[in-house]
Amino acid sequence: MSKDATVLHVDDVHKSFGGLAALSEINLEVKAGTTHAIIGPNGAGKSTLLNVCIGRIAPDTGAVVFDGSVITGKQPYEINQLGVVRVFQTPEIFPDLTILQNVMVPAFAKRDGAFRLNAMQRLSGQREIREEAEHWLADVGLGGKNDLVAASLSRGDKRRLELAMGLVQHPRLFLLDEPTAGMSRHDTNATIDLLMKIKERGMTKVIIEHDMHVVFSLADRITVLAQGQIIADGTPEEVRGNPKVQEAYLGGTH
Ligand SMILES: Nc1ncnc2c1ncn2[C@@H]1O[C@H](COP(=O)(O)OP(=O)(O)OP(=O)(O)O)[C@@H](O)[C@H]1O
Repeated sequence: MSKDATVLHVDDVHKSFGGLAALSEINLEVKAGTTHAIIGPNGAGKSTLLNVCIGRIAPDTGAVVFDGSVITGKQPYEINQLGVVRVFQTPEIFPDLTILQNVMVPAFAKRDGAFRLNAMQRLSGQREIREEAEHWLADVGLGGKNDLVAASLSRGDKRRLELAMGLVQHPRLFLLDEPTAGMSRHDTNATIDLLMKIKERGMTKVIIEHDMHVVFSLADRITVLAQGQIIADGTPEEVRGNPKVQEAYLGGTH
């Protein structure tokens, strides 16, 4: 895929909840290999937009195009199988499984085309999957902790685990919903380093994030939402200097 190729195209999406326009006239292009941040104050529509992109919420009008194909109307698992992987704000892990098993489950799902409830019974014979899971755990900095039960991990390590669970699926588009929410500054900086490493590999990412340090450290492009509308879209420098953005969102933080 060429560098200028559009991986994700949100085409004139509208979504209302009752009388509230959560998203209006949303047009967005995410280019291959870039990290695209979506920012905006509480209630701006960021999560709704992400949910529209992964098929959890159907837009009232408009379309989402992934890699040239319309994905609006597809089920979340179908969109996931196309390579759109989302990491949630609250880690969605299997607390009673070991961290190695947590990463093996999505690896099986990716390989077999579906989530299998009996996957765990077949773990012992699946050396390839195990090795791949170990690779990604080491990649996110959890090497050597394979047999720990996921519930026992710190909050920061749970987020790392979820990143490994996403990476093992080889995302063609990685969507990260507040990857540093609730983290200490130390864990936030470690996560920035990890996301920077992923970025250097050329993976296309969309990040929703409140922490401006994270946004300005990682984003190639920033879209700013306020009250369901895009009020700015551009490079970090363009967005930082945009008076509308300063008024609506950044306020005195920069
Ligand atoms: N299922 C729903 N039913 C009714 N209203 C909803 C629903 N989901 C979101 N909304 C409303 O839509 C608007 C946008 O919400 P959304 O969660 O997308 O914003 P956000 O930018 O992600 O906010 P935050 O940063 O607080 O997570 C808000 O006013 C919210 O109350």
